[in-house]
Amino acid sequence: MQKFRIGFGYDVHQLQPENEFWLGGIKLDYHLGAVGHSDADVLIHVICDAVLGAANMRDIGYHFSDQDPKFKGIDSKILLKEVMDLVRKEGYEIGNIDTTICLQKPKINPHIPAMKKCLSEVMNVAEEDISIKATTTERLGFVGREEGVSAYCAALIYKG
Ligand SMILES: Nc1ccn([C@@H]2O[C@H](COP(=O)(O)O)[C@@H](O)[C@H]2O)c(=O)n1
Ligand SMILES: C[C@@]1(CO)OP(=O)(O)OP(=O)(O)OC[C@H]1O
Repeated sequence: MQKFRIGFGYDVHQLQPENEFWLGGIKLDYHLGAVGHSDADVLIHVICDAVLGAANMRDIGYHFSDQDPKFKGIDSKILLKEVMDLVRKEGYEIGNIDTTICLQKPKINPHIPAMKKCLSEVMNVAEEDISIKATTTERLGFVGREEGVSAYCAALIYKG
């Protein structure tokens, strides 16, 4: 019998001017960008956490410490690729992932096809198994004030 496991990820990054805004593996053209030790791609970070959590393999900061200069400014796609290698070594494959980005501006919908294509290539998972959604927080809270971006991810993994 196939064994299914679920995982969940949540992450926040601050938004500041003069930072690049990487999201879902692509660079957005916006006057604010995300702050982090890595490239601060919050969507990729929650996917890493959900997939690792589903496999009960700790979290992104456990595997790639934000105290380690090796990861300073790192492209989060490299971390996601490594996470996929780690869980595949344990015999897991992705069923599907479902994500939500919480961002007041800019609109994400036009960028979702490019993000899905990119993540599909990095993860080696079919685009139809990668869902990306976005919501504002109706100008409420840190997201609403454009002080930060957050994201959530649910992941289903299985052993064949
Ligand atoms: N950064 C965002 C936020 C939202 N969207 C899309 O707009 C829809 C309406 O947003 P609400 O916060 O008012 O619910 C939402 O369902 C998304 O389709 C977006 O593209 N980018
Ligand atoms: C990705 C890492 C490592 O560079 O750093 P950040 O970009 O700061 O991201 P965060 O989600 O706060 O923590 C995870 C860290 O491992």
